[in-house]
Amino acid sequence: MGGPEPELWTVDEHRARILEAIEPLTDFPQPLMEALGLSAAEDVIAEVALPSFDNSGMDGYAVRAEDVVTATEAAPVHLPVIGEIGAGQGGLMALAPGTAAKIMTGAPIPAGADSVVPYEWTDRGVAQVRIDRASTAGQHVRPAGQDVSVGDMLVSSGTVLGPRHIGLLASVGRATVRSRPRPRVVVISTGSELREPGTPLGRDSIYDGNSFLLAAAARRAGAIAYRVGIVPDEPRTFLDALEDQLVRADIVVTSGGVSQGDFDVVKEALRPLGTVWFGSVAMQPGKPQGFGFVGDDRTPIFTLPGNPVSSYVSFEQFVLPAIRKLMGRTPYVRPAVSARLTHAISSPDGREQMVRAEYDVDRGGASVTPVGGHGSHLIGDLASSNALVVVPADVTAVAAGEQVQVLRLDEEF
Ligand SMILES: Nc1nc2c(c(=O)[nH]1)N[C@H]1C(S)=C(S)[C@@H](COP(=O)(O)OP(=O)(O)OC[C@H]3O[C@@H](n4cnc5c(N)ncnc54)[C@H](O)[C@@H]3O)O[C@H]1N2
Ligand code: MOO
Repeated sequence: MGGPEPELWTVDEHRARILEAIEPLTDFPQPLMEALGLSAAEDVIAEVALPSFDNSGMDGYAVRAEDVVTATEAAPVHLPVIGEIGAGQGGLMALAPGTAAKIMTGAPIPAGADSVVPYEWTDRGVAQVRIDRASTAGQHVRPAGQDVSVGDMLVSSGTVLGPRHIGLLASVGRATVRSRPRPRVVVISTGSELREPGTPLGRDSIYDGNSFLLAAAARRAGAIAYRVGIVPDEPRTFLDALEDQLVRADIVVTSGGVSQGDFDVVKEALRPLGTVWFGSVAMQPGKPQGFGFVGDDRTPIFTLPGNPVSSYVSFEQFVLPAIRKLMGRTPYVRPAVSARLTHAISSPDGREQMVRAEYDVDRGGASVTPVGGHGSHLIGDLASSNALVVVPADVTAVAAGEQVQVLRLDEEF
């Protein structure tokens, strides 16, 4: 991160250099259930056909269609029953002309048979069966390879594996699939004023909401989140906690201690390392930022501002895309959608503003309504929102009724 740096990075510039510095995690074979939600890192080609053998689609009798072609209720056909084949029972039985075999759904069609007469068209006879309706060749026979042929591409590299992919892979006998693992995200919140929820509060203390907010957001993004307890504003304690955590971190996210205060612990502790950039991004909220690398493995670290809304918006803009790149998921950045702004908003000049808002779609189309004030401590308003309106840095006012760009925070992408 050397070289001359601008005073103020734009959101896009800061994100671009983060993404440039982050490489996808190395893929490895994962048990299928572990691979749910991960990005496949191989093209999976079918090595078996599905179905893998001709089998019955109904409980009934396997017959030769030509033996029952004349069957009607008035003039049924009677055939001797030579045996019974259940699903999973060997398909060695062969059917001689003029005979039938009981067969269950999924059981292999015996050699010599080409049709299945469902029970409902028969008297369900055991030694001999009465067949009341004609059947045609291929009726209720599920042919080998009908669904999947050997050599078919089942899942291509980069596919995000969902339940249906997992089910298909299991169906062709795959126990594992190469995929990129979930990044391990260590979340550390700093501040001597912080207390753990569920414990008593002093008059000058507050509950640590951020580590929960960030860890939950990381988990929602697909990561494994480790929420570390509160670290007070002491650089040595912070560095010790950080060092302890690096062994299980693909990235580290901190909150607090990065602005201009007298106790800005994160800045004070990390600055001497020379591997973490601290500066400003032209964004509101979320102006003070830091990003760099720590430890022998050069683990990426994001030092987010402590105000809860700033922390969350910074996560959305910078950490989420990084998590997605680590996982091999695209697009890295949440796509914006267009919506009609219901109330006018103002915005500071020179900073891209992320306005908390509620997105809605009704018969009039997509609309978005600002929620609460601009204050970056207003976490109640944040929780009432489901979107951020993105106001470009050079725009200072947007009138009601105009179309704006919106990030829908709860949408999968
Ligand atoms: N003189 C200046 N002061 C501030 C500036 C500035 O440019 N000059 N920037 C402001 C902006 S913008 C932000 S954002 C904050 C960022 O400050 P820090 O990252 O150093 O965060 P803290 O000072 O530690 O905390 C800020 C605020 O957030 C509360 N907080 C912190 N951690 C948590 C947590 N885990 N859970 C809930 N709330 C938390 C903390 O109590 C403070 O109220 O700096 C401005 N100041
Ligand atoms: O960046 Mo601060 O987030 O404006 O409150």
